Amino acid sequence: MTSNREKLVLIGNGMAGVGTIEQILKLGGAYDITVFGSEPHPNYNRIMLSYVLEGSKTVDDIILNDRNWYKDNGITLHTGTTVTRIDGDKRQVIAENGLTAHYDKVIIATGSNSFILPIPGSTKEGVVGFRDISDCEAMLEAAKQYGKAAVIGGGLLGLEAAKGLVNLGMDVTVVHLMEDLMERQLDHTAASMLKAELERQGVKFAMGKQTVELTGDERVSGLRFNDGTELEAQFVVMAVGIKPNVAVAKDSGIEVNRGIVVNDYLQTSLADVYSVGECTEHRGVCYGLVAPLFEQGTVLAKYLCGVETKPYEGSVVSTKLKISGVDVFSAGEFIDTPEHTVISAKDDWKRTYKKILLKDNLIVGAVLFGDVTESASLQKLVKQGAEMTDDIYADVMGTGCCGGGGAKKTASVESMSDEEIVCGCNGVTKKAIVDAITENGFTTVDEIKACTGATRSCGGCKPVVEQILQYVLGDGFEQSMKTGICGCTTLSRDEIVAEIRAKGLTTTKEVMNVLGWKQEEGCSKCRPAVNYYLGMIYPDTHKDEKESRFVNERMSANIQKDGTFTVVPRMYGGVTTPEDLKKIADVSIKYDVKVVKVTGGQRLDLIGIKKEDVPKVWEELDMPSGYAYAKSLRTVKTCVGSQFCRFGTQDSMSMGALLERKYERLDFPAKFKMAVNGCPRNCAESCTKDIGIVGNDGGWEVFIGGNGGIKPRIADSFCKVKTDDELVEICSAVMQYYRETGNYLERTSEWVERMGLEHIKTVILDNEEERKALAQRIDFALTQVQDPWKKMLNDGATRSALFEATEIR
Ligand SMILES: Cc1cc2nc3c(=O)[nH]c(=O)nc-3n(C[C@H](O)[C@H](O)[C@H](O)COP(=O)(O)OP(=O)(O)OC[C@H]3O[C@@H](n4cnc5c(N)ncnc54)[C@H](O)[C@@H]3O)c2cc1C
Ligand SMILES: NC(=O)c1ccc[n+]([C@@H]2O[C@H](COP(=O)([O-])OP(=O)(O)OC[C@H]3O[C@@H](n4cnc5c(N)ncnc54)[C@H](O)[C@@H]3O)[C@@H](O)[C@H]2O)c1
Ligand code: SF4
Ligand code: FES
Repeated sequence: MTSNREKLVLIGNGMAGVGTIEQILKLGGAYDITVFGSEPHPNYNRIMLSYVLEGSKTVDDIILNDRNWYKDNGITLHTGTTVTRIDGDKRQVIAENGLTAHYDKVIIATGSNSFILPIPGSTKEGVVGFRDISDCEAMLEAAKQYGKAAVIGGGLLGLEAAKGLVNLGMDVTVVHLMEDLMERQLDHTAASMLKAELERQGVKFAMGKQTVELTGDERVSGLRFNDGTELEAQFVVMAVGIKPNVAVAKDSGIEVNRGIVVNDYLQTSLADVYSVGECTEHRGVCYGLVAPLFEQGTVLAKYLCGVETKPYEGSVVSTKLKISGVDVFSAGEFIDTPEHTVISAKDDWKRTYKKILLKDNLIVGAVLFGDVTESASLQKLVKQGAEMTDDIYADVMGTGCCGGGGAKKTASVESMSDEEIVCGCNGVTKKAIVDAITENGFTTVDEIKACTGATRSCGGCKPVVEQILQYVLGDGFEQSMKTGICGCTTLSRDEIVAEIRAKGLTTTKEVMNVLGWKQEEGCSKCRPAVNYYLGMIYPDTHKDEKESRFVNERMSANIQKDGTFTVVPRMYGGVTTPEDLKKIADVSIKYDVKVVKVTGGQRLDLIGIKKEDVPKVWEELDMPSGYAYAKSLRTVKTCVGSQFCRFGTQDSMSMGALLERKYERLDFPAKFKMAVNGCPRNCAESCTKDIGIVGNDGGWEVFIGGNGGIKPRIADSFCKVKTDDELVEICSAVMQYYRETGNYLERTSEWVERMGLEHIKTVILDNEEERKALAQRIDFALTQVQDPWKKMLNDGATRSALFEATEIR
């Protein structure tokens, strides 16, 4: 049956094109729609490829519109089909494989291709761009086989690719042409801070280098630069920019410059043919970020649906680098000239930088590093070209009086127009968010994300979404911000803990029943959390619910990607004996341990043990479990200290061993690491530990809240003590206070930030009675712990269920 609706053909199944189609559907546009896409996948979120590479998302996670979506909306989809030409006379779109489609209207949204430097060797095996799922898969594969990678280009893409490859364990060097990274978004100060931070995270840099050749036989083996120097690399990512994909337009006789030339209604030079996205050139500009593409799509969708619309007049762009622990933001102009008035603040200790540029007192640009809390406000102010006032200054430079900020921010949200796009990555307007809140009674950003898509990509819009939530909910906002440890309950962690205590609840099942969980059985998020809270509240009577724990904790060993396990025996303070070493060697040989690895916490990790051998290895080692799998005290790292080191003023090895013996086996909200140093030279790196201890002439200094992981944080100095007993008491009080107030899975680095260092000091240092009470409570909890390996060896049923069954779930 043929329909008499107009036929709309989309060429390019990417974010810009499909985003426009989504808007046309929302506006009720009566079209028969056909989509052609070169890639074999339905529309996915290209932005999130950085997270796929980094390992925090899978390809399935980033699909935006699955095949059912096309079916449900009556859209004919041809994936893996490249269009070659539009025949304007016959009004046909023609694909490479001979498929044709009649059209009344066509949208070209063919995006860009990676720019590959035209240098000798650039077609060798092992050289890729970073643009699509197949590039990402090539990178993941390469990381398994090769050690050294080079990323050419220190722009947004190159830096995200480099960090992803570092996370995959590669030795990565970013080769950059200029002296400053991200020179299209950052000034020299911010670029230098960014480079230092990325170096701390393991990325290497070769700056001011022009690559003239990629060397090697079939496969690349290195880079040669114009100064004659070379760099070894078995894998090369080119991230030196993009080239608008104009092939279809060009071969159809459409006017093309750098991109496909369009007017303010996105019309090309060929009648009824429109263009949106990265392939488009509007008023001489081709964009490379999604926010402008959605703005173009909004205008085009309205135009095609006959809805009144303003013309598209261009976009003001802002950027956010998606690397955890590196907060960078840039909007509008960023290099100061004599025409600008510059407002800037740099804090070398906190490693933050803020610069705002004014022209004739109008805000024309901003750069932030380290602290990007003002990014949403600044983005809006730059976009509006707002006039700088005392109020705005106080707001964005943080000099206003306490308490005013929140009100001002909701006021600024109030003044936004309904159609203003809040989430540039996903094209979500203020109205869509307000409607989602009012129509569905949403109270959290997560609910808004699931419904509208806002915040699901770079996360840069989260502060504004929160402000809208605050503006719509008014007084209800404070309440809603506290709620929900997961989707199964609206109760916060504090409320759950209070209810458990008040009502004397004793099992996770009871907690979920009595407190009205939406899902009877809970979920993988709340079950382990509630099990932990119960154990913390009733250390002597709570029966640990193994089934609520993560697999590694249930097995008391870490499962590896090939299905084998690792075993890490306890070595108090990182000190061992020749006898224990011999035992470890004998057991490793007997059970064919593939690798013995010295860990960052100074332990020996026996890797590659078969599941059925794990209990036998424990039995024959006859050493305590090192808890390398647990949310518990992992290790106390020590330096050699005063026993042997000529600088040592304190006996760090003995103190480390004492602390490890005392606190081992106890459950914490998250893993817990300590270090003890004999003097301020700090060889055992106290600054990145949950509790770091540094010896000095008069005693010890205690640091808390350090973390060296994915979100590095330098520990805060907490206090100085004179005696070993005082030190132990402080450690006990800090640990117990964290156990009692920490959210499950919250590391101390986040806990300290949330609770406030001064608050923790007040509770523990200023209040001797409370300090002693906390220390007593942890001592009591410690009397209840048992070694899990020994316990399992004596429990035949659990042992055979866990280690003889074939499946681990
Ligand atoms: C790793 C990575 C991270 C990024 N991160 C961000 C970010 O954080 N923030 C941000 O704003 N932007 C980011 N971007 C840029 C953003 O993804 C792009 O701006 C956006 O995806 C462009 O959308 P588009 O639809 O114009 O083009 P594309 O997404 O490239 O879509 C075009 C589609 O058309 C197909 N096609 C091309 N020619 C034809 C043809 N002849 N026939 C049929 N199909 C064809 C292509 O195969 C492609 O699937 C990132 C890009 C990458 C690669
Ligand atoms: N977080 C984000 O917003 C994000 C992330 C990834 C990609 N993107 C977008 O994807 C697109 C591609 O990103 P990109 O970083 O490749 O583009 P880009 O143009 O922003 O950066 C390319 C960088 O490569 C450098 N360069 C150029 N030639 C070089 C050479 N011969 N040797 C060494 N360095 C050289 C340039 O100086 C520039 O800094 C851009 O549009 C970008 O905005 C955005
Ligand atoms: S921290 Fe001080 S005492 Fe410990 S090993 Fe280093 S120099 Fe020696
Ligand atoms: S702006 Fe990137 S997720 Fe919203």
